[in-house]
Amino acid sequence: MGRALVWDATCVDSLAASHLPSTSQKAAAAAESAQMLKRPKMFLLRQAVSNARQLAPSVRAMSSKGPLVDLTVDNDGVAIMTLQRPPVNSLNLDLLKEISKSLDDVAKNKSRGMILTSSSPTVFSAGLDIMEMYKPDMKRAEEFWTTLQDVWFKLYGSSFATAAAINGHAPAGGCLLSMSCEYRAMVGGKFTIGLNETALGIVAPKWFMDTMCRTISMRQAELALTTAKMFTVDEALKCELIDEIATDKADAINKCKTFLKKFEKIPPLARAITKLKMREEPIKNLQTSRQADVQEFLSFLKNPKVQQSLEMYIQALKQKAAK
Ligand SMILES: CCCC/C=C/CC(=O)SCCNC(=O)CCNC(=O)[C@H](O)C(C)(C)COP(=O)(O)OP(=O)(O)OC[C@H]1O[C@@H](n2cnc3c(N)ncnc32)[C@H](O)[C@@H]1OP(=O)(O)O
Repeated sequence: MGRALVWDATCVDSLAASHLPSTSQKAAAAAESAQMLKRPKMFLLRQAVSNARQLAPSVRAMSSKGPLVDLTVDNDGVAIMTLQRPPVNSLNLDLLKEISKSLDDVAKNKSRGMILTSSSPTVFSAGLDIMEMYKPDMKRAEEFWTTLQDVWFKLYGSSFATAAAINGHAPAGGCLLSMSCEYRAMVGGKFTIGLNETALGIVAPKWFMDTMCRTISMRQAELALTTAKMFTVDEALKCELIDEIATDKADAINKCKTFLKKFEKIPPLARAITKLKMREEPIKNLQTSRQADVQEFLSFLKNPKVQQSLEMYIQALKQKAAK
């Protein structure tokens, strides 16, 4: 007897009334949306397979371990994803690609949850690598932005539970990564966190803004976005941009683990579907406007005023670093 080759297929009617607004804007939008809805089910199936395999608990490296991202699973089955692109974990195309692949690995490896952190003792992530935006090759810039969108879809819309152990500064894209997780523990001290794009003369995309508006109040987000506010750790706690203050990185990771433990008694499918339903709107918004968002980014980069602002910002950073 042969074995079934197709065991769970979904056919979407891309001309259905509910799909028409998205499919008329973007090819395969209906399939993407169906895939999103199917993730929780796949997550549960993977977990069942994982339990059946009864993997010996031990600290082990996953296959995707690469130089820019370190991915390990601890004894409790929690994946720890460590960004390690010195000096400041600025998100260039290579790092984004590795984060994207590592997120796929976490999903495949049925971890209990994932904690995002950094190997730097002072910087969680300096955000997007400004050199990817300054006088860029447009083809690369397009791939860069598409990969950033992918990372956000995979992190913000992950079926697995996520937390960020923020062990240093987290400006702009660094703040976005942490806000895309479900919980944030930040190491106290002189570090800052926030979306400071306007200070660079650039505008945070709508999905960055949406992510912030779903983390802190709309009022606080509007003030923070327009004034390029970088929150101190105490301020971030007060407005709930972070959930807890930690004494050091180990404490931040422990606090994240305690958060992830809350899900031990919650049926995983119910948790995952609830999370995805809560996050559905901004995800759908970017899915339907994905191409337009890429074009907007590219036209920003073509704007001489934006290039001038970036040049001045790079010079200021270099002068500061040289002191
Ligand atoms: C057009 C629409 C797109 C809108 C979206 C944008 C989202 C973004 O993420 S934009 C990026 C915004 N990021 C920042 O403004 C952060 C800038 N960096 C800092 O504020 C500081 O570097 C830091 C607080 C993160 C760390 O300070 P620290 O004193 O430890 O390190 P530095 O001496 O400042 O930097 C060391 C080294 O790294 C370079 N660098 C810093 N940040 C970036 C970056 N984002 N991209 C590229 N390179 C960066 C800095 O110039 C230094 O380089 P040199 O050693 O070569 O001088």
